[in-house]
Amino acid sequence: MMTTVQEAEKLILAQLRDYSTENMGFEQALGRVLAEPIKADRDLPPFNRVTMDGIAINYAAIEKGISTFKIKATQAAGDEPAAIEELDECIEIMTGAVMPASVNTVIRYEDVEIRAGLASLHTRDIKPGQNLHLQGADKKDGDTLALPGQLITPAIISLAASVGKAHLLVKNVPRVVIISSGDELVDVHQTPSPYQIRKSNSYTVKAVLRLHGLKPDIIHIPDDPEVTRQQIQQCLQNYDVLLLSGGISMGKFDYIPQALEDLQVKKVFHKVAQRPGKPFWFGRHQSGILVFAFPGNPVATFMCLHKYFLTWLSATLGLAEQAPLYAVLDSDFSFQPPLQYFLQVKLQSNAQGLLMAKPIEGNGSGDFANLADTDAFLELPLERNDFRKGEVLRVLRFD
Ligand SMILES: Nc1nc2c(c(=O)[nH]1)N[C@H]1C(S)=C(S)[C@@H](COP(=O)(O)OP(=O)(O)OC[C@H]3O[C@@H](n4cnc5c(N)ncnc54)[C@H](O)[C@@H]3O)O[C@H]1N2
Ligand code: MOO
Repeated sequence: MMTTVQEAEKLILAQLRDYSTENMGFEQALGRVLAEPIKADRDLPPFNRVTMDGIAINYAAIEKGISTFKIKATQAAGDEPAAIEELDECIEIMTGAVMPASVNTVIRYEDVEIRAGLASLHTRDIKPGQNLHLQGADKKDGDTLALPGQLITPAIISLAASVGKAHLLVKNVPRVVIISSGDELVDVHQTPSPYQIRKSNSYTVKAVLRLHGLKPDIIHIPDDPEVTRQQIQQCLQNYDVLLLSGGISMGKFDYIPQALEDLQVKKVFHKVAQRPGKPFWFGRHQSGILVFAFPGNPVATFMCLHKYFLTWLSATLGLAEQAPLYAVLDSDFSFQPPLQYFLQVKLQSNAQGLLMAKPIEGNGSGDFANLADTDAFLELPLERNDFRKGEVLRVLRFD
């Protein structure tokens, strides 16, 4: 019996690793996983903050029917607070300024006319304490703003900046090498012969990994058993994870499985009941190094990378688990082989707020152009062959 998708996922998740932590400049930490809490170093906001440009008055003046105020001072954001002495005085005040103790209400410029040092009100609709963002309303000094295991998004960068954390402790990421193979492949800047193609998978994988904070290296191995063995041996000395693309099916020049076996990389499984990506091979070296050997067809590599490697990476880094995503199949679809099919779909939210998945199948797992026309795989369970319009199915998003 071939390994199922669920078994494969389980076997991979039984191989989580701990790559420790590192301290880095907070700006560089975007996309990494936080390994310490971020706490407020003062109340947020740290003082009663004015939220509109205008004049600040004491509300008691409104209760007394005063509607014209002498401008006593002008206070910008960042200035020390000014003060009034009489109820018929006001302070011209700017957004972001500290609210002075002698006033409590801000009236925006739009509701005031200012002439010859006097501010006259245009409105009666004034509430005590309006246009103020009170000290500590958002968070109190010492409150936790972000937790270990959170992805460092732009919002987390903003929090780090606001509490003066120029460095953040983040989870270390594995050192990854992407290995492509095959004499039919030439590099991007080269011109392929009529029988060759340019290698693209390595760059696809690298681009996806970079989005997740990894800085993988790329190497290419020619179809030669001895060179294959030597190169993989070197990789086993220098990296935590080897991501291979190609050279693992039944081809006469697929030397990789043998080389891995010779180098004591133990197979955990080979072949998964799925399409694309059936020849997927996964193994581990006794040192703990993991080898994800993805089938070379571009869509197979792409799907396996998202389904298996990124799932493993998130779990290894302790990233809080994401709720599964579902979508509605928008036309009938049949798939006969006894494999779990990862159907390429275009997702679109409809007017009822449902996420609809439109199949755009493409021409099999060699059709990488189709990936640009789609944004997810819909996971069609192994047990069934016929799927109906309106069914809700799990989605593996890659856009
Ligand atoms: N007799 C059998 N043949 C094949 C089987 C099988 O079960 N029995 N499985 C098929 C499936 S499914 C796939 S997927 C492929 C996987 O083969 P490999 O992992 O050995 O990959 P290659 O043969 O090296 O390459 C397949 C295909 O992809 C192109 N390729 C490879 N690397 C890259 C790259 N870096 N960038 C762009 N394109 C790449 C390569 O040129 C081939 O066209 O095996 C089937 N055969
Ligand atoms: O994995 Mo293969 O991708 O079915 O062509």
